[in-house]
This record gives sequence, structure tokens and C-alpha cells, in this order.
Amino acid sequence: MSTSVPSVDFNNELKCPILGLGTWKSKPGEVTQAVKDAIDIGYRHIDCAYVYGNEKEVGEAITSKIKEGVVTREDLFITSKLWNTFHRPDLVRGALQETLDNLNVQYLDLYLIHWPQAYKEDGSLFPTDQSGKIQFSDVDYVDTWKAMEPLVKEGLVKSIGVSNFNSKQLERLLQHATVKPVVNQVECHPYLNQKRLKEFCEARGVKITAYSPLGSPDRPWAKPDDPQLMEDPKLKAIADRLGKTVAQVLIRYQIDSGNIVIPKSVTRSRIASNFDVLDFKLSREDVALIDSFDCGGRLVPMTASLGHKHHPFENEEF
Ligand SMILES: NC(=O)C1=CN([C@@H]2O[C@H](COP(=O)(O)OP(=O)(O)OC[C@H]3O[C@@H](n4cnc5c(N)ncnc54)[C@H](OP(=O)(O)O)[C@@H]3O)[C@@H](O)[C@H]2O)C=CC1
Ligand SMILES: CC(=O)C(C)=O
Repeated sequence: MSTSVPSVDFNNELKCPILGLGTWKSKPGEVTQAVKDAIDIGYRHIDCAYVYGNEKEVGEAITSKIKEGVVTREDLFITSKLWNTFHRPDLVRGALQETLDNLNVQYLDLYLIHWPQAYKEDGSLFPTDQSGKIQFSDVDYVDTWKAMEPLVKEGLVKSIGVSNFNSKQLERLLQHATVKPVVNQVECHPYLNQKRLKEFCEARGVKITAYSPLGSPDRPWAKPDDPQLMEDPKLKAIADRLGKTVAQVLIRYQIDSGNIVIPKSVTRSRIASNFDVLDFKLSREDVALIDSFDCGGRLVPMTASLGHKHHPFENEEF
């Protein structure tokens, strides 16, 4: 019998399991097994996105585990994200429907605007000009949000939220929203602990979901000399003292900071050990110590969109 994962309460009174499985870079040929393993181990929260190109294979695992009777749809919390080329209000519903079809589900638990900046709507996911530069669209994320709101009322998504929004963008969205975002999913780990953004979100009833919590060592643009979060001797010392792995300490760091966390793995033993974090807690002192490792170390800077007026990390305060 698997351990059940605690949940957090959203501002709309729905619940979300604090620990989920990430699926970015999980190859179509391996993600079905990874999601099946995760569900068998006890995960009930799966983080997906249209742009990851593997929703169909994630859906196969979900369908199979529901058919086997291991879980019901209602047991699961499934997130996906609206990609940058579908921000135009008339494209939002179709994009969601494609995600629902891919995942073979009738509804999502959470649908996020993946990034605040929109790309040109020319049919490709990364529309580029002749020099290879991404082509921008000037659709305002507030207009995109207005097209997301009816999806909740129609029951196609239970909750809506955002991802990669800075504080000013979130504040502006909140001024216009009639359905409040429940989550801002952002990069978060000891080298970029997002303390100010978290406080800002918390004060407005918006939860943080921490992405790349292990330092995303398989990010496609990683360089051999880049610091490796999971190899940090200071984290190793804490993990050794507690008799845990560094990954477990990193996952627990998010949970004990009040965040939802979605580590990715396609390796059964890691999927299991990343889940095996529910029977211990970091002390306040250890959380404070890990907080002190922040160095503004952003791993997912989205440099392809630099120059876009809605790029969240250019001239951002926080
Ligand atoms: N909203 C957004 O813009 C973004 C959202 N995300 C979401 O967050 C998820 C997690 O972030 P991600 O960037 O993938 O990176 P993570 O920080 O979760 O790291 C994943 C990497 O760590 C390895 N790993 C996992 N567990 C362990 C372990 N116990 N010991 C050693 N290595 C381990 C994995 O290897 P292996 O798989 O080979 O086991 C993989 O290489 C994504 O998959 C995605 O769902 C991520 C980035 C941006
Ligand atoms: C991984 C991801 O979600 C990106 C880069 O948008």
C-alpha cells in the first residue's frame, strides 16, 4: 500500500498534492513507463505541457492505470500548459482540446499559461525568421487569461494558473482576473530560492510550484562546467547528516518552504526515492541554511525570447 501525499488548499478551495512528477525531456519512449511506475509508487500529480511533445504517451500511462483499477481519474491531479503560440484568445480552447485529446482525459485539474510572452501564430511551436530568431506576437497575457476563465466554468479545467510570471505581471493579471490564478509555477531551488516572489504570491493567495527543483541537470543547454546543484558539497553534508540523498533534501526543501514540487525522472529507482520524502522534515535551521545558498542562479532563462516586451526575467524586479 503506497503512502498518500499531503495536499495544499488552493484559493478556490480545491486541493493539490504537494509532490508531483515532472515530464519535460522525458522521451516518448520512456515516459509511459515512468508515469505508470510513478502511479504505482503513489504519485497522484503529473506535470505536463503541450510543448513537451509527449502528452499522448503520458495519457497512455494514465489510461492504462485507470483501466487496471489502480486509480480513478478523480484520484489524479493533472496539469498542462498553454504554449506561447496559442495565446491569441481564439486559439486557447482548441489548444486545450488538443491537450485533453492527447492525455485522453475529459478535464484537467490545472491549466497554466506556460509563459507570459506570446509567439507568432504560424503553426510551428518555435516560429523563427530566416536568421533563426523567434518571431514574437504581441498578444497580451491578460487577453489570454480572459479566454482561459470560461474553461473553468465549463468544467474543462478545474483551476487555472500561470507559469514564469514575474511579480508585476502577476499583479497586473490579478487586477483584471475574475477567476484568480491558483498557482505561479516558477524555477525554484537553493540557487534561486524565489523568496520575494513567494512572499508576494503568498500574500495574494497564489501558490508557488517549484520547477527544476533538482537543478535540471539534463536541461539541453547545460555546459560541462556549469555548477551541479546535486553535487554541491554543502548540500551533500546536510544529506549525509540526515541519512538522505541530496535529491530528497532538495525536494523536502521545497515542501518545507511551503511550495508544491515536481521533480522529473524516468528512472524507477529515482522516481521511488524522490517520493520517499514524506516521513521526515527539515528543521527550520536547515531550511534557513539552504536559503543562504541563493546566488540568483537561473537555469531556465528563456534567452530565445529576450527582447519580448513580456519577457518575465528582463528588467524584472522579482
Ligand atoms: N513551467 C516551466 O516553464 C517549466 C516546468 N518544468 C517542469 O518541472 C519539472 C522538473 O524540472 P526539470 O527541469 O525537469 O528538472 P529536475 O530538477 O526535476 O531534474 C531532472 C533531472 O534530474 C535527474 N534526477 C531525478 N531524480 C534524481 C535523483 N534522485 N538522483 C539523481 N538524479 C535525479 C533526472 O534524471 P532521469 O530522468 O534520467 O532519472 C533528470 O536528469 C519538468 O520536468 C517540468 O515538468 C521545468 C522547467 C520549466
Ligand atoms: C521546460 C519548459 O517548460 C520550458 C523551457 O518552457
